Amino acid sequence: MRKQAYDYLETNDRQLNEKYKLFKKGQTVVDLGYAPGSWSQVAHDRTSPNGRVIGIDILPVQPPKGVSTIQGNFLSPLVQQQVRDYVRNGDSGRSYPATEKLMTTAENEENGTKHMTEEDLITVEKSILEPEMAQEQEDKVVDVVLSDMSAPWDQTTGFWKRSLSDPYRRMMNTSGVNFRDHIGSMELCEAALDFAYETLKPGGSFVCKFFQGAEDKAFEKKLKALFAKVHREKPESSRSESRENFFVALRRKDGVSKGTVFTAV
Ligand SMILES: C[S@@+](CC[C@H](N)C(=O)[O-])C[C@H]1O[C@@H](n2cnc3c(N)ncnc32)[C@H](O)[C@@H]1O
Repeated sequence: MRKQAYDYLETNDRQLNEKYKLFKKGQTVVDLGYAPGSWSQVAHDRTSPNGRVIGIDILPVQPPKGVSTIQGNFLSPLVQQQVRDYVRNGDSGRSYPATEKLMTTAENEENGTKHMTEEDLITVEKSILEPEMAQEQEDKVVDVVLSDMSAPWDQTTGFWKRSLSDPYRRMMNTSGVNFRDHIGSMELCEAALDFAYETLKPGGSFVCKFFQGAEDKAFEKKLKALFAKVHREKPESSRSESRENFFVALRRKDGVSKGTVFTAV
């Protein structure tokens, strides 16, 4: 049973990768809900050498060799910020270029010594917007965001083991209530897309698992606003009666505002 489940996970990722050629050497990949680590393992193999794979999971699990991990609930904004800081490769605070020119012009204006010309206003606007835009560009360091997150089983047995290497049986939880599974999976997809919006390079890819239902069309529209190509996939290895599906979104567009993506209808 356990071996079958591992095969299932591994083949999902291999099939998607073979079809869409998701990974290239040297890329940075973020794997949301990485445990026990089959996708991360494939991503690591395909992006080596010089690639970076960062896995996030709510469970404490020993990651595959060469994969960096952060343990936490990805629905928490604090955890999301921690992951963003980590992928940007330095968790020191943001540094904005000095805006001395702006201060001087504005102060002068206040003292009545100088009226702002249109040119001054453009300079002021640039001094505010350019650092923000530059920072946004700097944050976009990720080539592929994967999300296979689905709620883990509550642990009811096995506490005595204190084992990081045997977490598997908690990982394929569905409640059996389709609507509940669907809504839970869409919430995780939204969090993953928000993260992808902030961190994916133009041209980057996004893969996320979801359980089919009423809300998935609205989510697909958001993906279409941000990516040039969006596919729905049910890998052959996924059981046919299961409502589990994947979105594969390719080629992140440049210059699309967050409002455009998240209000797309
Ligand atoms: C189906 S498993 C992932 C399997 C993995 N892709 C692999 O190839 O080995 C789903 C994982 O999502 C994780 N998960 C679910 N909700 C999460 C959340 N809110 N934050 C972080 N991880 C979460 C679970 O703990 C579980 O390990």
